[in-house]
Amino acid sequence: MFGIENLTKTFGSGAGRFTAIDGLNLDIQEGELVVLLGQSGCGKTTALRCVAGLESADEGVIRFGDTVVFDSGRGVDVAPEKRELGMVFQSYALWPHRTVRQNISYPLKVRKLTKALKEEKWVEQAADLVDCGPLLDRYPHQLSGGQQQRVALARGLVSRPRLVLMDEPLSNLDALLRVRVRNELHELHQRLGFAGLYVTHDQSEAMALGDRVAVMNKGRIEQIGTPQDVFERPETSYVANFVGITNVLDLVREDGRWRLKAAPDEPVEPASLPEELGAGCQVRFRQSDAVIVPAPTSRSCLRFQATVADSVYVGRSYDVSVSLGDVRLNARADAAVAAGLDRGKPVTVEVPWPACVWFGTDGLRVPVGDLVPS
Ligand SMILES: Nc1ncnc2c1ncn2[C@@H]1O[C@H](COP(=O)(O)OP(=O)(O)OP(=O)(O)O)[C@@H](O)[C@H]1O
Repeated sequence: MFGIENLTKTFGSGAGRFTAIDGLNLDIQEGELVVLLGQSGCGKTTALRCVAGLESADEGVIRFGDTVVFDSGRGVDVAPEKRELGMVFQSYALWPHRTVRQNISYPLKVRKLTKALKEEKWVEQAADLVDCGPLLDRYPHQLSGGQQQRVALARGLVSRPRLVLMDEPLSNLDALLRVRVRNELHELHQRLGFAGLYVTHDQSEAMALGDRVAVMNKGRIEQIGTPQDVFERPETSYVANFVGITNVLDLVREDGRWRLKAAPDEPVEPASLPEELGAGCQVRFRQSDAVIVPAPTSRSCLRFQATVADSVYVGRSYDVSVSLGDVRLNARADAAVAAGLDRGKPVTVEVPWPACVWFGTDGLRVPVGDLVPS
């Protein structure tokens, strides 16, 4: 229904020329919410601004169904207010001297949807959707942060746009409110089924809200898929890091045996890893999967020795930071095990084999997960 083809956007010129969007392709189906996830500067906002028409791309095509709103080749660049989009920003961007009703009704006025405004009561309906019906005559400064964000959401939805663009809309809310408004937004999307493009650098927000999540790196989409796909089967080391698989160990194969780069003299088990991993590889795993054990168990796992650097009680268990050569890893320990975990103490860490994600030296995932070593 909505499509971006080969979108490229550069800023500056000459030696200072910078490619913010680099051949981006993306489609969004009717009723689908796609999240652009990526670190600061990877081009998320620029992509959104190009879709909105607030920025003109150098190359590419943007279309809604059969309507082309941008085509660099044919010189098409439809003005933002004619693209039939809803927009919700991080800053809310509510006008302080206008009431909630005036703020929400603005997109209807711009698009001259007089009937929707007067007879069909779209403003009241949008306000009711986000539980702001009783607030219509208030001014923004008379609202809480969460209420202001709901008003901004109502304004984004009021004109029943073809696509709703949301740029970090929850990031000005405190942690508790953020989760609440996020859940409300999810419910609203389930109920209304609007198509949306949502930008965030927050992994949990992306997982909770996206029908599909597109992880961006250097102006390109590095992986796109359902939250489960991206979370459980990250295709690159960058994506893995972004979805919280932040523990990293580099390994090299020498004389048929695997050694840890950070501590070549420390034993690592299994010493024989699948051939698919070549001469060198990287293994990643989540903190929640790296367990400090009092003695080696018999389960199928990656096992190595490390030294305790710090240990923090987090309720029921401990988060333990361990070092291995100059590498720091985050592990966990049950309260009973953690009792004697003083700084400098050697410990055994086990990571269940299925929780290990393997990458080649090129940063691409090597699918060895099912090949349990003997
Ligand atoms: N008007 C501009 N002129 C020059 N460079 C720009 C301009 N706008 C963005 N950039 C650069 O383009 C890159 C992408 O910026 P963009 O705002 O899209 O990133 P982002 O992923 O949304 O980051 P953040 O999460 O920090 O908002 C950045 O390196 C940024 O400095």
